[in-house]
Amino acid sequence: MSIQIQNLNKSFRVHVRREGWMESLRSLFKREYQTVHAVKDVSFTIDTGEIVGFLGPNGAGKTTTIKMLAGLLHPTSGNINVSGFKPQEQKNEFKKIMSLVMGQKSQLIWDIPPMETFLVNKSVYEIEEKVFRQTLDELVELLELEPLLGKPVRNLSLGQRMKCELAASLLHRPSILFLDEPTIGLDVHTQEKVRQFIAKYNREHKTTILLTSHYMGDVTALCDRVLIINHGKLLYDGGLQVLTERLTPYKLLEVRLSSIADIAWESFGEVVSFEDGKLTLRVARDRVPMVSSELLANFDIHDLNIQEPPMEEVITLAFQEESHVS
Ligand SMILES: Nc1ncnc2c1ncn2[C@@H]1O[C@H](COP(=O)(O)OP(=O)(O)OP(=O)(O)O)[C@@H](O)[C@H]1O
Repeated sequence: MSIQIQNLNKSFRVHVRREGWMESLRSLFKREYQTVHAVKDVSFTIDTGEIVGFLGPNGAGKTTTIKMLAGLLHPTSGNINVSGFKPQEQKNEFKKIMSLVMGQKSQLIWDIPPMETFLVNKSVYEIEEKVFRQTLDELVELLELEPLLGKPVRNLSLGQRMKCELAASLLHRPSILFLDEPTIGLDVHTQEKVRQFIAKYNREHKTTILLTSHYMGDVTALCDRVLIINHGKLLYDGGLQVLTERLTPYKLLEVRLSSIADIAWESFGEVVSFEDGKLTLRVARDRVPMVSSELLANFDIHDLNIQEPPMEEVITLAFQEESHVS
């Protein structure tokens, strides 16, 4: 087992700010505080080499949990074990086996080329010359970094910066990787490239990865297992497929018709849309095989596609449940 969290809690004491000058004046003399319970009694384990998606709406507690796992925040209570280390002790050996990539924060130095940051990391992490060259060559090839290495970071696009960011975080070959929104703001093509890279890197190096993302595409492409958190509480820990099946008892049937006929499609399922010869039906999961074969047998069908409902819908339903589903 690579990561183990038991009954983890994190609270922040925050200053309450009130509107109006009278209230501001009063707060100068008597400060009011409130406690924000960002993470509440969270427990989970992650095995070596697993990629787990960590999902939840804004302010759910994902980044706070990841920061505790990376040793940047001390838990209020509970236990964390990452590869045998207590992250909050911030031991050098611990820093050498893990990496944290935050899509919203950069470790690259703005005015100098990424290669300079890579060299800084080489000395910070005490990476041997031979290992450094080997790893760098591998990352440069996988992420297509060659043309970027000598350009000042400020001249790179967001996607190019994120690729360099990933390389900088992986030079010391961490066995544990925390990825907090690694594809945020990237265009669809670059998102796809970064996803492919993460999948390949995980396959080849058996790196344990905990990933947060607002893009369902990242999660469906990379994670078989997801954790869902809301208001600091873990609501779900299990398979992505199981979650989809349990919470959305229907599938979407996309049918492309060769000729448009005036048929009462409602008898097959709920009509979601019907545009330019493409019919989308919402059909109960257990009726999908029967409805599909009836449609194929009775109509002139060009193409038939069976789709899972969008993950956003599944997650929204999970949040409404507010309880452990697994
Ligand atoms: N340093 C802090 N001081 C006070 N409150 C904080 C601090 N950091 C986080 N919080 C609060 O803790 C809660 C959880 O925040 P967190 O950043 O972990 O959420 P998140 O799930 O990562 O959200 P997002 O998807 O928006 O990044 C929020 O209510 C947030 O305002």
